[in-house]
Amino acid sequence: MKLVAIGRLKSGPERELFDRYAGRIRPALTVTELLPSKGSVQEQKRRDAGALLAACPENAFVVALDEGGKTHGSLQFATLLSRWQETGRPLHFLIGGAEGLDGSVIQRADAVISLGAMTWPHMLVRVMIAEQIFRAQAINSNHPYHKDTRPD
Ligand SMILES: C[S@@+](CC[C@H](N)C(=O)[O-])C[C@H]1O[C@@H](n2cnc3c(N)ncnc32)[C@H](O)[C@@H]1O
Repeated sequence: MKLVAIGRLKSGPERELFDRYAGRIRPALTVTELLPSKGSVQEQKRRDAGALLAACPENAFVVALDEGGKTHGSLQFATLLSRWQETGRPLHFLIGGAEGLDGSVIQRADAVISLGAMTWPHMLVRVMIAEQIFRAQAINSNHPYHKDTRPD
């Protein structure tokens, strides 16, 4: 499983949190960091998109993270994650840069997911998706990390 993101996650609290969750994910969540591109907003988006898509093999199952994507509860995400893994295709989660994801990435993506309608900085998005992947795996293996105690 791979996370492909524009920008670097420097050492600090976000990095520590990301490493904590990513280290619990099986198979390992590897990270490819891409340099943010320069130019006008449209150029940056287009160049970032080229770099993000070039980092994904043709057979990758691409999951784009975007505010405009679908929101899922953690149980639903757990079901989706196991379905995506069952495809046997290498799973790639893509996170955009400062200007967001270009339409070409959204079009290529096999799924577009949102972590809510608010815009989060890329370093928090990395932490949140790593935690949700770990939580999804805990749900799928009946590990007590996830406690579903809300009333029906
Ligand atoms: C700082 S945000 C970019 C914001 C940009 N202005 C836009 O309109 O998309 C950087 C990246 O974090 C991810 N991101 C931020 N908020 C998100 C959310 N609520 N759900 C899913 N991904 C999000 C997206 O991949 C986005 O491209």
